[in-house]
Amino acid sequence: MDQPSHTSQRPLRIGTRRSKLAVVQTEGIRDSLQKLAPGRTFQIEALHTLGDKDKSTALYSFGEKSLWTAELEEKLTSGEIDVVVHCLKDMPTLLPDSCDLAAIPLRDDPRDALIIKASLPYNSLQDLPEGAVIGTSSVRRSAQLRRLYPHLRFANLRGNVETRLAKVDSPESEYTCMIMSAAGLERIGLKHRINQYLGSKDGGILHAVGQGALGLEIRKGDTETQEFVNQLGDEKATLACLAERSLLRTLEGGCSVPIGVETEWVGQPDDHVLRMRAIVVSLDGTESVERSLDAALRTNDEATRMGSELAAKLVDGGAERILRAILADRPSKE
Ligand SMILES: NCc1[nH]cc(CCC(=O)O)c1CC(=O)O
Repeated sequence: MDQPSHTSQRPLRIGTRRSKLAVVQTEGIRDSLQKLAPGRTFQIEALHTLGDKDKSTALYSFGEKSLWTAELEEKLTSGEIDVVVHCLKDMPTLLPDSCDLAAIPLRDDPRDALIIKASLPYNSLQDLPEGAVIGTSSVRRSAQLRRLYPHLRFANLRGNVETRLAKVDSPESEYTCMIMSAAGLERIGLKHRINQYLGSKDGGILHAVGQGALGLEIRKGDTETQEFVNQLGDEKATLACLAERSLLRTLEGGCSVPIGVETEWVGQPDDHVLRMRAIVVSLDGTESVERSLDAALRTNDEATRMGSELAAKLVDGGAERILRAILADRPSKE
């Protein structure tokens, strides 16, 4: 039987987490979709996920990051919602069988950024004195920083962006500064608080896989939604992010292991050459392996291949031993 003609105009239900950042991002995607389909109705459902609720456990002891995504994926699978808007870096590299990554839109600044306590006079990582305390719960950030700045100290800092900033600024807190993604800070109107943008060219640390990008996830087989949201996909962001995700998948690391990455399109635009560098660091920063690779990319398969090739180079350089030592040290998931 033919689908009734009004199906394409059914309201599109968009799910996301309930944090300010998630809601702002989702409203942006909703507005872009609305421009593509002016007559259609969109509903946003913002969910309080398990990952938002537990603020006491260090991030790395959660194991995989599916705690941010699992409940939304259940609602997607059961048909309660049609699209989930995720921060791509919070999406595990393997999705449930019932779900697909339908589009990666234009990526915002993927770099990490440093914010210093409002009352202090410093402006960069290089300015920070011996013993200064960096607030971060990310082992990727702390391991890379320990390697480059062994005189700094680290303390866990959890909660949504506004909570973290308030903790850092509080005169009673031990934090000298914090590190968060530039994209996240800019999206919620905190760009003016960024003291330094970090990356291979300044500060020396590499960002998380998928950082600064969004991922639009749909129910597998929902071709109508697939085709609709795919119009927001950006080719360069998609190829770079798929290469990064393939690297992470091949190294079998979730977001909670110290793997940093940076991708950049080099040469003439027509060359389509992606340069990807990546680093794996031991938690204490004393051991690391860093490699890079250039590859001409036009297809998703080529991007995936590039990620696994760079992973293989890292493994050849000793990355696997570093990662195994970290995994062996973790509390079991039981
Ligand atoms: N780990 C949490 C998380 N997931 C996505 C973002 C920000 C948005 C992004 O970088 O994609 C953040 C906060 C941060 O790391 O600063």
